[in-house]
Amino acid sequence: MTPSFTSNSLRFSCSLGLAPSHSKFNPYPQIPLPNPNFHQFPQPLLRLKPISAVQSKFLVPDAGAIVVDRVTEAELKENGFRSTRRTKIVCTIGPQTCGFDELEALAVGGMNVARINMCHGTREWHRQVIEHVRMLNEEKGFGVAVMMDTEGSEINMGDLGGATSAKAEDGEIWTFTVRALGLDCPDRTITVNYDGFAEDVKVGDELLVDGGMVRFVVTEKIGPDVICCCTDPGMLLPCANLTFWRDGSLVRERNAMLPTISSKDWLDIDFGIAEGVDFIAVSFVKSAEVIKHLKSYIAARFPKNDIAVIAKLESIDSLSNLEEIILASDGAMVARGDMGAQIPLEQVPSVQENIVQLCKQLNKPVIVASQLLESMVEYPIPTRAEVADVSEAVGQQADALMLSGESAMGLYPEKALVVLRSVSLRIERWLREKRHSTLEVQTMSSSVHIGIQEEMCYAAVKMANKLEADALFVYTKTGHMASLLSRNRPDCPVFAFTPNSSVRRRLNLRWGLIPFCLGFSNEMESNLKRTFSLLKARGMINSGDLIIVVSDQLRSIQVINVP
Ligand SMILES: Nc1ncnc2c1ncn2[C@@H]1O[C@H](COP(=O)(O)OP(=O)(O)O)[C@@H](O)[C@H]1O
Ligand SMILES: C=C(OP(=O)(O)O)C(=O)O
Ligand SMILES: [K+]
Ligand SMILES: [Mg+2]
Repeated sequence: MTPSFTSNSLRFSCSLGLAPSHSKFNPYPQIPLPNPNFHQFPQPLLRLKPISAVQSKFLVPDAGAIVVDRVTEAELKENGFRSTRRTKIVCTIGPQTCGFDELEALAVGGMNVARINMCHGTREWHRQVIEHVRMLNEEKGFGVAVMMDTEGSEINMGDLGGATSAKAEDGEIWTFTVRALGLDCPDRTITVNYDGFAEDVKVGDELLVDGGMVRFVVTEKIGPDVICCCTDPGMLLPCANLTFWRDGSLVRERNAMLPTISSKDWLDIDFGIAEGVDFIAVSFVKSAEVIKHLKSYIAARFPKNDIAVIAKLESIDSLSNLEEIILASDGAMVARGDMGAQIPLEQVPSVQENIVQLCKQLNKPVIVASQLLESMVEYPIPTRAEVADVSEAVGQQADALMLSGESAMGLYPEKALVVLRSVSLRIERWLREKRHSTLEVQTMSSSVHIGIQEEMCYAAVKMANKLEADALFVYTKTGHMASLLSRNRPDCPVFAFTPNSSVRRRLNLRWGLIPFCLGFSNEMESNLKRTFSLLKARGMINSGDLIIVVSDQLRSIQVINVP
């Protein structure tokens, strides 16, 4: 079904009408996809009324206006500066959330970035999701950015000859083969996408499907066929990731040489650039070279398209080059799903902590991803352990948290978002209170690269914390000064004013930043006057509020009470 968008129709009726067959696999086969009885509960903070295209015209910004997303505006009006959530939220969009209404519910619930995963679905499907997000932003005043995530070329099982899943029982003998079998796949036979597979594995190796959801041991090799015995039974899903382990560690034979960006990924990247996505997340990054290559490709082919490149840290090979990779990238993701299939699980928490700290040091935004609320794919409330995991990531002051299956194909996408939002708010407040009661000073060193901008932002944040300022203001063309303020994790929110709407969307991933679109001049006095009057008129600041204004142009830090 193709949605039709007529200029004066209500947008609420639009839906992608995705048939269950579009979902490549469903790890929870007991849950039908998509869920036709979509309910909104608990109540989102804001209840939106449908608006017609006539009304929506008023939401299109004019040259003199200030643009901020409507969720932040409502939060600021209702509860003031301290109520704004500092930790940002990325939601993976899948069959459960691709319709216009469902996407709108996520935007209302605080989604800052919508992620599309090119492992699943067709380009046409992804195009429609991007189109819906754009419509939400342009016509309903949201500010959601789009992240495209590449498939990458790791070892995967084939598509199970069209079956949605297959059950492997304890002690059963299965054959993994590199032969092309198509639809004539005999029973208990799995195709593998990597030609070197049969050569690389050895008798006695363990094969882990999806990081250990199902486990086999290799008992025999016959030419292209690898005969295995199932030791941990479970559900095999189409295209599931496959790793093999020998003597307790991951085997990296020639598969380590598989290209990080496959030819299909390059086509997806061209698609993402053409569609104007804000971020491209590169799966299974192993070195900084691939990031540099992609960044120069984007710069050369599409000089006007300033797309941020996010390195997904999930391959074991990335862990020895972390600093170099992060420095080359515009941000990083702790992709704990595949990481947990490549390194022992008990190492994942310390690797996460290291990456988050390193990203803060290097001033790159960092996303903590995968299984934060995994049980909410099936259940309406999270486990206590999941809440503790989310709290840990919020406590580490990661820039963003990500939902995967919870929002893509789970039964409770909105509730999962509510949990991330409320845990973030609660833990952030608790940490601020704790710091104040112990008079602890934030100990982030000013920077690894000492520079004027770094020092100014460090000093401005220290001052804002000491003076208990209500907000920091920064006027920024590229977003760099704003990012340096965020990097110091101030107690108050940072209002970042930028004339560039794509910079504004990219700043969505930065901790504690509230991005505004606003044209400004070289005259700081008049910029401030205009900003104060625009914000006051919208009820987002009040006379007397204490604001610290950082200006790169004037190299100044001003302390101002709103007149
Ligand atoms: N575009 C899509 N179409 C169908 N299903 C999707 C899509 N995106 C995500 N999903 C479903 O949501 C699950 C979780 O998403 P994600 O974590 O991004 O992928 P993966 O499990 O492949 O790492 C996927 O396994 C898949 O079942
Ligand atoms: C985020 C991840 O990547 P993907 O969902 O694409 O496998 C991950 O592995 O944790
Ligand atoms: K991916
Ligand atoms: Mg992954």
